[in-house]
Amino acid sequence: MSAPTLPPVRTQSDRRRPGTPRRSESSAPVTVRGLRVAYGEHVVLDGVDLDLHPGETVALLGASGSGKSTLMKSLTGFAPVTAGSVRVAGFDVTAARGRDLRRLRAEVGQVFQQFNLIPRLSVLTNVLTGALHSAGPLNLVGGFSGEHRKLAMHYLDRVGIAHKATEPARSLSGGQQQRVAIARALMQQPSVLLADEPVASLDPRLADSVLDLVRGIAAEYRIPALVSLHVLPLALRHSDRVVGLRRGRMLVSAPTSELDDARLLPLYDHEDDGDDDLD
Ligand SMILES: Nc1ncnc2c1ncn2[C@@H]1O[C@H](COP(=O)(O)OP(=O)(O)OP(=O)(O)O)[C@@H](O)[C@H]1O
Repeated sequence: MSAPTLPPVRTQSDRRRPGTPRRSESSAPVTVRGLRVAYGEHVVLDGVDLDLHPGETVALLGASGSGKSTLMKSLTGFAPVTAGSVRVAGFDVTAARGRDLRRLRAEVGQVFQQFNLIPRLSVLTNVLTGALHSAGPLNLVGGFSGEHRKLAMHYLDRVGIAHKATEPARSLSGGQQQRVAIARALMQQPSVLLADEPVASLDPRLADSVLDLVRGIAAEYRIPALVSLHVLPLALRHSDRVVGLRRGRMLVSAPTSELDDARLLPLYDHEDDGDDDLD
């Protein structure tokens, strides 16, 4: 896709409006330090440090229950953080409330395993819903501006699915639906992309093409992508860096080029099953 000549529907200066006290000066879009998250007595993340840099794709690995989804929720203020700091797009996530929290969440594009599209609405309208954070009060069918529609078509083109724009989302295959979900996330013009098991419902060929797309988008738009995965070869093929959690602690943080299956398998060591509380 050539460089877009697109309407500035939501600009960097909109996001960087001065006067909100809880913005940080950090250059990395995501900076996590000493993160601890606990559900009651159950500590599920402890001592987690993470930096995400513009343009990189980071694979997030770990056994079921190791804390991958919780780490992602921590980046949007949906996890009970009990210690440490989380900064995303300049916002202090643990301190953000009300309007700041909404603005922070608008900075984070998210993609999920189940796509979460509205089945009866057209592909284009589904993508437009990504702009609801910035478009102000409107209705889903007729309320978006021509500029928003142009931008949505641009992103649909970028994910290779513009020819399906008028079809209902439910008529698309899983791989196509995930592409629509990616376009919807881009509609937010996010500072960070989070993808929680984005290919778990897709066959291996589609999984490769969707992860290829995510990595290409991160690089092209200079935003970091954090992608949780359960399949090691996919992580090794489609990331610049790997972060691995084991029972809530970071066991691996390294460039993908330095890793192989043998380095990653300890993440899935289940010898402690039945005693997975960090306390
Ligand atoms: N809302 C919650 N209340 C209580 N405990 C929770 C809650 N959400 C997650 N947990 C617990 O936190 C731990 C980490 O869960 P999390 O979903 O982050 O793991 P995960 O690595 O994403 O797992 P999976 O790969 O299966 O999705 C688990 O023990 C889980 O039971």
